Amino acid sequence: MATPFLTLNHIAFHVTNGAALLQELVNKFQFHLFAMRVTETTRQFAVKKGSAVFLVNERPKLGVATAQQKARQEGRLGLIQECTDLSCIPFNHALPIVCPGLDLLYDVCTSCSVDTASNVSFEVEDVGSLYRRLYACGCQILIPPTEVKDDSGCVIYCVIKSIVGNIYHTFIDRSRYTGEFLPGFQVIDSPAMASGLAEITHFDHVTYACPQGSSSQVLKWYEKCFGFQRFQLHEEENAEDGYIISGDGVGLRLTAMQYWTCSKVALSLPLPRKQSDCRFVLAESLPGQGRNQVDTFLEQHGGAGIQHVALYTPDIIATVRTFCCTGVQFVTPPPAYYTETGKEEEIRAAGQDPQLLSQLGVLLDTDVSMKGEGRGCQGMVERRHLMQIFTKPIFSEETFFLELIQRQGASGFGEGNIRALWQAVQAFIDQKEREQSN
Ligand SMILES: O=C(O)C(=O)Cc1ccc(O)cc1
Ligand SMILES: [Fe+2]
Repeated sequence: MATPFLTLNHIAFHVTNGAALLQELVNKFQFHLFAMRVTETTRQFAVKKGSAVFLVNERPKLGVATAQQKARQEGRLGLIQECTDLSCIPFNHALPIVCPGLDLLYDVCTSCSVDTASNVSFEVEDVGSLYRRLYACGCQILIPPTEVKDDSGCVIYCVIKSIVGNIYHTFIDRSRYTGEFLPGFQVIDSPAMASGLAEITHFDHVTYACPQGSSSQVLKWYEKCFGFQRFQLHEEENAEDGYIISGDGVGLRLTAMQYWTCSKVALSLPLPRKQSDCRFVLAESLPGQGRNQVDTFLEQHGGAGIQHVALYTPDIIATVRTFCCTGVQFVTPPPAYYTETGKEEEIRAAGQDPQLLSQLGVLLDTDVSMKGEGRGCQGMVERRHLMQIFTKPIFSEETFFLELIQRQGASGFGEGNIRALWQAVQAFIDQKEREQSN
């Protein structure tokens, strides 16, 4: 079966207080509220910055949800229709529909009780054929192809459950839709806020926190269902084990995968990164390495899920400076990171100021490789850089956080940064746990 082309559309949150998260994204991270949908039972807010779109879904209030179901039964919610023109789709099998939206559009209500980022939504060319592929793969389909219309046209979407914790995927064909976002949403005409000095262009990667030993199964599932491919994060990574970073309090196994976009067909590989090419990173802890943030996530989140989303910025220094003023809180890297032998020179060689990076807590890694003729002595040394910083957790649990990342040639991750990021998050969690036990 042909591999489907995917384009990231948005990443959705499910939270109890949608207005609070909306405020955080708009006021602190300077996202722009551009579309919303408010009904008796639920509120959905769409915010964007560059091509990065978050959808904030507020959990429907239960009392009202019953009224909603009644309205649906009485046919007063005529907006949503199951498709009838996709005649070849087997609609008649028993579908395990988990409360079909309770009026949430493009998503399902999950049983997850903590605030969570749980849906990565893609645009596809043909929902019907993808649905048939997923059905054949034995995927759990939560909403079969469904049509939604408004004055600007119509879309068809379906929602499936992944095999990772509470992660769902919505697939949308919006080729017959001319509106800003999706049917059913009211577009908000407020002038786009000047992004100022905090420019975000796209989602760089999404990292899943996975149980120990599950990554290879997850990778296989994404390969089988959507034609994802393994992506090597580091040259030392081995095909079976993934990229392992251990010692000094770190115990992490990373495996990365990427999906197939139209740009991969039009251009020859290896590719220049397109803004929509977001990668997926599977993170699991290693046994016997002590307390760690991946397992803390699994405990506090109630299972596997999206641990962080990395926002790409073309100028991380300016963005962090701006975000510090708007009140974004970042974790602090171990001070020794900046005083390690050679770090200062490395930072200078990348054209950055070591003192500034240390003040802001931005990490810089360098990937050195040989370029040119057969990697022989005529080859030139090529240095590619990567700068990163993690925020503190966004919700009240030690679960989801955001990352800012700027790449200068480097496409994977560097070990030095991962260690420092891990230690920074761990120091924050350990401190918080000490405070709570006092
Ligand atoms: O370095 C990155 O951006 C990663 O995404 C790798 C990673 C994954 C999980 C962690 O708890 C810490 C680092
Ligand atoms: Fe990351």
